[in-house]
Amino acid sequence: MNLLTFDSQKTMDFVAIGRLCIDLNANEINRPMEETVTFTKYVGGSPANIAIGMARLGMKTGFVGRVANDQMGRFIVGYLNANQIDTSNVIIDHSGSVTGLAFTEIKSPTDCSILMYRDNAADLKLETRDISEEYIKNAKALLVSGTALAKSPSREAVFLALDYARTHNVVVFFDLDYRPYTWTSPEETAVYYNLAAEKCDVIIGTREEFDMMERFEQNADHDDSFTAKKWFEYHAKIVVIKHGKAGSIAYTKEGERVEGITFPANVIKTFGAGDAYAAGFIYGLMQGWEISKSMEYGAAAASIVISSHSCSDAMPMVDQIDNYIKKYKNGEFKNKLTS
Ligand SMILES: Nc1ncnc2c1ncn2[C@@H]1O[C@H](COP(=O)(O)OP(=O)(O)O)[C@@H](O)[C@H]1O
Ligand SMILES: O=C(O)C[C@@H](O)C(O)C(=O)COP(=O)(O)O
Repeated sequence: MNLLTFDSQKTMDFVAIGRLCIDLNANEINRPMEETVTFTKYVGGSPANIAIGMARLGMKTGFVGRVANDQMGRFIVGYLNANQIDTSNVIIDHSGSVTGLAFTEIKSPTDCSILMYRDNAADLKLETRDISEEYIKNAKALLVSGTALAKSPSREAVFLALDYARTHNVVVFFDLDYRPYTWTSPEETAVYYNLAAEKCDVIIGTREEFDMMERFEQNADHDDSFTAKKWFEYHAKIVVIKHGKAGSIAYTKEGERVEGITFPANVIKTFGAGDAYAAGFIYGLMQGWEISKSMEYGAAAASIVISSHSCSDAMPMVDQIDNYIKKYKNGEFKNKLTS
């Protein structure tokens, strides 16, 4: 049974709102940042990566956001256009803001970190007047990234988009995407995350992200089923809790519990896993697949991306994911890849 109903009359499959940034991924892998001297530039920002993932999977995708009026902003818009993502609702910010940068440090395949430069970042300048009710209304699904709630005016803009989505029967996915350095305090984060989560149909986050949201709950036992249950009293139909290499667990309002498998990977770096997973998983749900098959698709996409240098540019197409799953099921990965 389909828990989510995507309105086939709507012209756009998927719209993401929030951060459009730049990733500068270390070329010298297995080295600390202090010794890293060259980087490759990619479009980045979690919702941007997910939108690119969805477009690569053939979904009609659009983006709502602000970019800086600079070379980096133009690079981002050019890349989205080249990937068939509609940028008619990507606004150029003229306030003197800058493009957010994420420098990645790849010390080892399992020890990666990100250094973010986000002072006066253009993506957080998104305003309520930038949100077109018509544009949101015409989307089957909306993806909200938690980081866009970190500051005004972006916070209000996202809440307005959520209201439009609820009014017009748009399925809302909330990727918690918690980046502590963007927020003033964990308390502030927890309050706004909880307010937003109440309005969403599908909530996806890591165990640590849900722990942060549960900081005010005296009796929270931080067990996955406890976490999921709370949201079924609001709008949520599916809650997914991700556990890195150990996989993921989805709970449904109907009381189902589905464990997601992971695939082997030739891990270059761990970041990008969550974004690729979200793209594959949402794509599957939008095809009307069972949750387990959608999770499998997400996990395979994640393995492909963490086996690559970039996040956005490595987002796989349908054939790539299908082949990956096929190879795995045929046992072709045995003793070849490490995860
Ligand atoms: N080392 C790994 N090997 C294989 N799959 C992985 C690995 N790390 C993550 N994944 C896949 O990516 C999904 C999301 O990863 P996770 O690390 O939990 O999210 P995030 O990147 O948002 O922190 C996991 O559920 C799993 O399917
Ligand atoms: O989200 C960002 O601003 C940086 C991303 O582009 C990135 O490289 C990353 O951290 C991906 O995040 P994940 O998928 O949650 O691992």
